[in-house]
Amino acid sequence: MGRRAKNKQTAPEPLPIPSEGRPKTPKRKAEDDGQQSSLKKIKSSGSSKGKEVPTNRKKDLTPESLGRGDVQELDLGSDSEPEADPDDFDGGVDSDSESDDEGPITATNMEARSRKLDAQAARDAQLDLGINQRQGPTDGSDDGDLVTFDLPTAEEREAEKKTGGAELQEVQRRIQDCVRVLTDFKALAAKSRSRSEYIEQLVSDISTYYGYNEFLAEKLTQLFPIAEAIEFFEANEIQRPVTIRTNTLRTRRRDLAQALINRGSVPIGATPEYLAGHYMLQAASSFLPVIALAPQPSERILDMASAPGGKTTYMSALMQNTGIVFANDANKLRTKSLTANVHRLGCKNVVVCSYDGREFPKVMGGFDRVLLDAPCSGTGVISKDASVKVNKSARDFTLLSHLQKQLILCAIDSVDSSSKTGGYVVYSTCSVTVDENEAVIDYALRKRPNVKLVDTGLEFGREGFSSYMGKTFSDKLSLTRRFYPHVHNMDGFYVAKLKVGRRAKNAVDSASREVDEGPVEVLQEGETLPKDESGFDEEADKPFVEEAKRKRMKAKGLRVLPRKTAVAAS
Ligand SMILES: C[S@@+](CC[C@H](N)C(=O)[O-])C[C@H]1O[C@@H](n2cnc3c(N)ncnc32)[C@H](O)[C@@H]1O
Repeated sequence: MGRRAKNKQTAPEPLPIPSEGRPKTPKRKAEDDGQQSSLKKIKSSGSSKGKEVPTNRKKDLTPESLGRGDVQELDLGSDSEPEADPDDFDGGVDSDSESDDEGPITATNMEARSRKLDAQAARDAQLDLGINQRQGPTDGSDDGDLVTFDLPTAEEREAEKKTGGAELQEVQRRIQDCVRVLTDFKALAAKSRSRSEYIEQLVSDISTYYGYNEFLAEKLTQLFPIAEAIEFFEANEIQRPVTIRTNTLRTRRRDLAQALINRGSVPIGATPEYLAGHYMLQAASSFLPVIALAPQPSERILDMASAPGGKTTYMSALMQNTGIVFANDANKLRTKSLTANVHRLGCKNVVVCSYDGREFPKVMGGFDRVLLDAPCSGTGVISKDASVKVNKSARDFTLLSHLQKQLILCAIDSVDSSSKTGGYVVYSTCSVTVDENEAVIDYALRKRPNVKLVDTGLEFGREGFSSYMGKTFSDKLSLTRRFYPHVHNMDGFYVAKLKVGRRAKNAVDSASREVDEGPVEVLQEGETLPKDESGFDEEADKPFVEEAKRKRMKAKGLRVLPRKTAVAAS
């Protein structure tokens, strides 16, 4: 595949990376200052964790590598802030663990880490300069040294595959070139090549370079303008800042800050203060759904999928140990860490239970507020669990979305619509895909006309999609909020808040039928089986129904067609 220099070409614009979309350098002011005041942060390095990361990416070559935006001053937040947990878990992904290559983060090694991040930022800046030089002059003059890019042909791609793929450096260069062409297609594309050919090459290169399966690389790329997608993938290679939440049931922020500073080099997850329940290690993003739910003292709350309890214990603290929080999780094993956290943090208004969320409100109902922090694919927390890059298929998203739809109806139906103080459901995931977020909320709005979307009360975050890839959702979806690692320097997250109004009597009857039928399956993380198909949209349900049929046939020992053949036949 050739590359030729082409002099004297009119200068293209610099690579149009949206400023909002750029990870922050240590010196860059946070885009969303709103988050700064309400979170407790400790400087952390941007190095990857001890876990093996399935990526081919050469970190020293990448534009936004380690640490951008990760430096945070030690700031232990305010007393009214949310709380964290070392075991906090999001959709099968341990979203709040804290280890990294450089050992534990301590109050004394923060400064050294900060310096390292500054050095990295300088290297990044040089690389940015390189990108701009490759794009030619930016002042409108025509005397640049623009390098044009010959997209490999199908044959060349095949040949490249046979020889084991291109060098990573070449792949990286091609990503930059594809982005450049795609952002000014008319001017820069080869006349004989289509946009989709460039996109195909780009997705394939992203998959190679960052270590994603092609399905997920494409799905995630589609979420953003092309240049921003690269920012997202880059941010997934960087750890988010470690955040802790003062447990106001046990201590005050100022006292905790002083105690931790005095500790010096003790790992933040093993201090006497930690063991005594003075704080939780908790991802910043996981504060958000609780802030949106805003539980009030003396209320009756359901946390439908609660283990290991990061959000439960935060709610308990906000309610000052009054009222009652039912902390439910379908996974019995996980309720052990939930119970341990509830005890450690001194939460006395929490009752732990273990039901499939789809059994509510049959088990109990009449809640003032319900939090559904749903099981999800974890595409927002790839920096914490890189296995998501390769272990998620289209089928996983179909099954998850279906489970989430079932759960949200049950969450809505568990609310006391005549609650004097509440009547709200908050739905959240640590995933950025539309199937698990807007599609679920839109579905709930269609199925429950007595429910409406309301403002989350969160002062930052991007608006949810009202339409996406040909699908149109309710306009009100713009009231929901999306959070991204490359924009907000926190895990990818989604938050929606619903107000539940009264329903007509016959609507209640049909709703309970909708969720009562069929066996309740015991779930594995990230995996679910159908419980009830009767109440779902045919189109959305098709793959799911097929899958259920396959399972039933298999269980009966019948021969099952391979999935692709079955789909083609149907
Ligand atoms: C995102 S995690 C919850 C994290 C928790 N809210 C916290 O802040 O610590 C999702 C949880 O859903 C649970 N889960 C999966 N399927 C469920 C179901 N059908 N009903 C209730 N919980 C379920 C999983 O066991 C997992 O603990």
